[in-house]
Amino acid sequence: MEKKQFQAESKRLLEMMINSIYTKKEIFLRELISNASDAIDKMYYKTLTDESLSFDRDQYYIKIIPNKENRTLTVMDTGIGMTKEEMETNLGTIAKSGSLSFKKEHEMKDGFDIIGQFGVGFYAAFMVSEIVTVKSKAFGENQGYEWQSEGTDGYTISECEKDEVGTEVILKLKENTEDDNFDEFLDEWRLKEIVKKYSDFIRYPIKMDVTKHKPKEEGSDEFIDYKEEEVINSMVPIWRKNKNELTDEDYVNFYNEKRYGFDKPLKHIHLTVDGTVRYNAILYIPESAPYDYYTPEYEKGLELYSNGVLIMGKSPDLLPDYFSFVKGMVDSEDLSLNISREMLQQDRQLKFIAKNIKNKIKRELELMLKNEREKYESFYNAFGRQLKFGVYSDFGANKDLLQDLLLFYSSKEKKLVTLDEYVSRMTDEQKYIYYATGDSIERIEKLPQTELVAEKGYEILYLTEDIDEFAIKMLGNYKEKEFRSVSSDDLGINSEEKTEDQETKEETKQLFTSMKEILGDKVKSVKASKRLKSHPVCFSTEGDITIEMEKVINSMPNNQQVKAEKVLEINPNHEIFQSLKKAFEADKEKFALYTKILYNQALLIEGLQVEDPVEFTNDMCKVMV
Ligand SMILES: Nc1ncnc2c1ncn2[C@@H]1O[C@H](COP(=O)(O)OP(=O)(O)OP(=O)(O)O)[C@@H](O)[C@H]1O
Repeated sequence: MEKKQFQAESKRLLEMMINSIYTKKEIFLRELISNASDAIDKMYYKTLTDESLSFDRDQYYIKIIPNKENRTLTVMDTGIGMTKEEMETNLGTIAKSGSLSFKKEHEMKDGFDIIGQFGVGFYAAFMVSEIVTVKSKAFGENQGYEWQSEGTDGYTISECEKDEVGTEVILKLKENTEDDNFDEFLDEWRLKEIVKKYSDFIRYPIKMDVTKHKPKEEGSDEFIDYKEEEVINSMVPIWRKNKNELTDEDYVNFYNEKRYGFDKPLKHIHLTVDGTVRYNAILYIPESAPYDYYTPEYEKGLELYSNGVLIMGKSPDLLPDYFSFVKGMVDSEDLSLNISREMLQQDRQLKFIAKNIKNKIKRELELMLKNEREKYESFYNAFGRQLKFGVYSDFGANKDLLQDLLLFYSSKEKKLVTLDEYVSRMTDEQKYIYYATGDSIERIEKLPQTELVAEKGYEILYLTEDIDEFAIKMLGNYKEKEFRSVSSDDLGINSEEKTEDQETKEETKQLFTSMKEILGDKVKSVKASKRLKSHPVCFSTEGDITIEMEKVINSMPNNQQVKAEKVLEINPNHEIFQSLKKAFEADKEKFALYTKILYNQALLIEGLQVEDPVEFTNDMCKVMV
């Protein structure tokens, strides 16, 4: 039986190509410039392998020529050009990449940046053009040829006049429609912008005649336009330069040019990796958080380049969420791109790079913490919250990686300290790492619950952000030392007054039971406090949920209401206790009044709302009169 070949439905394929591969029309320019760069690279390769030839850099360039009158945009190059046959095979066949064949044929390895590989990029030109004309003269040939096509209807090839070796791709732009404005591709400013965005680091000059103004005559107020040829790309990517040649200023300039942020970066990290996956990266730790940083609108990610050509403006997979503040770029020649170059075909290389980058950022932050404490603190003020989120999220999967980057304010040092510094100052008898929570340092300083721990001389970490206690709970312990809230029922401190406490407990058992009855479900229990020294009353909590956590969880939208198990602690050594006792024995009404007032005071100390403020103020008045 006769075996029939599958016929590629070229027309349909081309239509598909033109309309569905790329998400942005402006990409066509990137593709044509990449082709031009490939063509010059091939020429360069020829001169390297043929001793009779020399490569004079000045002769090799790409030029973009917008022509508003004719509605054409030309991309010309002085590269290797195409013969008639090459036009036929490379431009006449979709998915035929002359560049890939060239690379394979010549076993080109490092040092060349051949970009083309799929044989489709050229057709992106039809996204914006009615007619595409390619005039080319191949190196070593005398005759030039012209290829022309209106898209899906096929193409023609004819002889043409062309003096210089190289190629001109002339696009007759489509008329504007309601949705698309093709005029923008004739606008010098817009063209410059697109070149900067995608092709800034093409290593040959991309030139354009740029309109400028000058006074008609010297000193005149009247201005006239004139054109001046400018190179509009930077050519040498900073990341390919040797680190030793670059100054801090160069890195800051790059940060600003790329608009990674409006601040001055705190630190840059320049990586040149030559391992299993080769890549260069420049990463920045910004000084301040962008206004939308802690909102869902913030998009993390690094710019991803393949061989100096921008593939993705923000590749989120390159950064873990907890380092989402990092800005910068990665360039690798080892990525397997998909056909539109907008995605990667497989992410093995990307994962590898992401892992390396993550470790590198962590290392840099550790070094900053160790050697540039002030800088680190300023970083931490901006992004510490994100690190704490990182500890808490993913069920604590990254807590080990992040715990040494955390800082908390210390009651003793009166500044931010690391967990390691805290633990190194712990005495043998101190069982736990103590912490207290509250809205601000000033507020925590005044918390009655801290009294016993502070009197013992133990350091207390002050947790002032809503995420803090969640992160601490997720950590559970640090260097085998458990964290303990100063409000927790067991502080692990053996109080000397233990026996006396016991007596007190017996003597006042009924009193506390009665208080609990008055307060009902509002508290888990009422007891004599061991932690209070000078203050009359406070709350402590039993169980996992603390009062601070109750506040945070209940303030979240759509969240179920949780309740901390509050224990009302009364200081038996405070004068108020005597008043309570007296009232308990002689005046039950007064006793109930005192109980309610003390309960409300404990609420206020915690920054919680008094359930009935009117009743509370009336109660206070009753005491006064
Ligand atoms: N300016 C040019 N000078 C010389 N040859 C060119 C030029 N533009 C295109 N070609 C040839 O046409 C081929 C097809 O180009 P096309 O852009 O469609 O694919 P590609 O660049 O090979 O691959 P990719 O789709 O990955 O960009 C190229 O491989 C190259 O051989």
